[in-house]
Amino acid sequence: MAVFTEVTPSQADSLMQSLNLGTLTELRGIEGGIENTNYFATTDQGEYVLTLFERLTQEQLPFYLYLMKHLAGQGIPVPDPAANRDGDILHTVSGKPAAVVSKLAGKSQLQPQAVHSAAVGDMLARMHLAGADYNRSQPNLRALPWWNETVPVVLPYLDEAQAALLRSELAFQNHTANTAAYAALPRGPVHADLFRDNVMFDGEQLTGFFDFYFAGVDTWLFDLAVCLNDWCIDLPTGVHHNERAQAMLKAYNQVRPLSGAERELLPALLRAGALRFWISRLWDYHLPREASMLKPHDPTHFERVLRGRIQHPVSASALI
Ligand SMILES: Nc1ncnc2c1ncn2[C@@H]1O[C@H](COP(=O)(O)OP(=O)(O)O)[C@@H](O)[C@H]1O
Ligand SMILES: N[C@@H](CCOP(=O)(O)O)C(=O)O
Repeated sequence: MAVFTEVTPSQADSLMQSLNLGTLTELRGIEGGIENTNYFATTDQGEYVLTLFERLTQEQLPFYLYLMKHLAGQGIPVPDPAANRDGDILHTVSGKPAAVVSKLAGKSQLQPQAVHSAAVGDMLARMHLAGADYNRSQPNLRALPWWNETVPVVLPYLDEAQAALLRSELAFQNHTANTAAYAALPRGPVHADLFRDNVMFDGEQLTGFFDFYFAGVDTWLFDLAVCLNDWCIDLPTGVHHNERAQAMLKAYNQVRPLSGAERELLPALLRAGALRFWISRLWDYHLPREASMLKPHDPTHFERVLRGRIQHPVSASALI
């Protein structure tokens, strides 16, 4: 249940009116989600999502919300934050930072076929190009510096073989980040968490990307690797699915052809994507935050994915 802070219909109605979105006709708490309070808010003008941010601060939020606004303005199907008369898109409800965004049509496709991974690859490349001229900057807060900080914190919870893998993979990623090929990777705003549950589909038609609250500036290849590691991995085995991966990479490459450095570093960044989510899942699992709202995901899944990425590296030339 993802209503951590109650909002009354009258509070929601006055917010919707101040955003010029009409008169509230229905307010319904959204059950999914683990981070924020979310409501579907319907007015006589349309359907919206009201989010109260439970952990992110007034300082962090503008990067995410203005990125969504920028992408929506470029025709990328993402929730578009509504502005008030003064142009503000970050509001306050019940003492919490809040936003109202457009509601995406469709639902998550949790058992994707090649056609779905192709649609994600195509739209991901379009989103990267559309974000290239976004003028705010915030690093990916879950990138290499965070991995270096967090690995020593989670190591005591692992057995010897797991600890050896985690240490050696971190060393490999620190080394990779210092190579000329890595420095040559194109960068820009990335979603960084575009798993199956953060994309909407209506049948085979992709209707939107959402949940931008891990976004940041990072390499475009890292974003693609995160997608390949979720959309093109079988659950629960953690085994690479070649047909879906080919479909995703081909579709991405048709919109934005991969550079030589990106082709070279795809295997390393697939490992980076697996490492990132192994670390965060270990962290959430073993060190739940105070009054945690998180239902921890299984960390061993990304340990399996990482081992697979090391033992059976997938090269770009095998896919495109
Ligand atoms: N803009 C949107 N349009 C349609 N549905 C949305 C939108 N934003 C959130 N949702 C719905 O709310 C659920 C929870 O949102 P999510 O961003 O995943 O929450 P959390 O950040 O708490 O994990 C999603 O699974 C989706 O069903
Ligand atoms: N996708 C991550 C967890 C992030 O959760 P989200 O609900 O905010 O997408 C994982 O699977 O570990």
